[in-house]
Amino acid sequence: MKEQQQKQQMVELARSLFERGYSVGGAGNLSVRLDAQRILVTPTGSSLGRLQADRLSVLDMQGNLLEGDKPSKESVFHLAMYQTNPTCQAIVHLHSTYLTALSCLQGLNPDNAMQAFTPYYVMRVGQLPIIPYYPPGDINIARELGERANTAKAFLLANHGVVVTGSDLIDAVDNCEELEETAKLYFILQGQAIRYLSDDEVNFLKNRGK
Ligand SMILES: O=C(CO)COP(=O)(O)O
Ligand SMILES: [Zn+2]
Repeated sequence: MKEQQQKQQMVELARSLFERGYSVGGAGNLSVRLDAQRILVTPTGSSLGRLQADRLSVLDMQGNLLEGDKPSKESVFHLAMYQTNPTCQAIVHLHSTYLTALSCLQGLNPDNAMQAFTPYYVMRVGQLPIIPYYPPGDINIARELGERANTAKAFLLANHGVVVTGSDLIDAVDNCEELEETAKLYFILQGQAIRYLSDDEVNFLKNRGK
């Protein structure tokens, strides 16, 4: 995809997420690989509903700003994930309501905050490990995500939100939407007997894919 088209796609996908209530204010950030040497990332403090293509930040893999506005304070974790996982082509970080609520619960399994009870959760994401709480922009978030970026497609940031990866920006956004909907179902089902998918059912879906 040409760089200008990729910028326009980021603006449109971010606006769609904002307009449907997946983000508010300046929360959240998106990034996508432009090529082997550069990434495109949303500027710090920007509303996902009001991005401007010509102000999006372009960074080299060392985090140097090549063009656009000052990048997201989380660009360090985006870069750490790209450096660890070559298959990760795009990253969406949101404070979406139900995943953020989930990130605030005590007693979750740190290896997987949500056991699978729907096929699309398995097909798109599969598991949701938890990164311990650090303040937004803290280098430890980048350290933890950089170390684990090969082990899962999405991560819950304790008391903060979610980080979801994809094979391109549309895939990362679709994965994030599916995950938020799964978290919503999780809360709707609280107090009721959930029929979780069996290991065989999960493995069948993992082997078959989307
Ligand atoms: O969600 C955020 C930090 O975790 C938003 O920060 P930025 O505006 O710097 O991207
Ligand atoms: Zn955040």
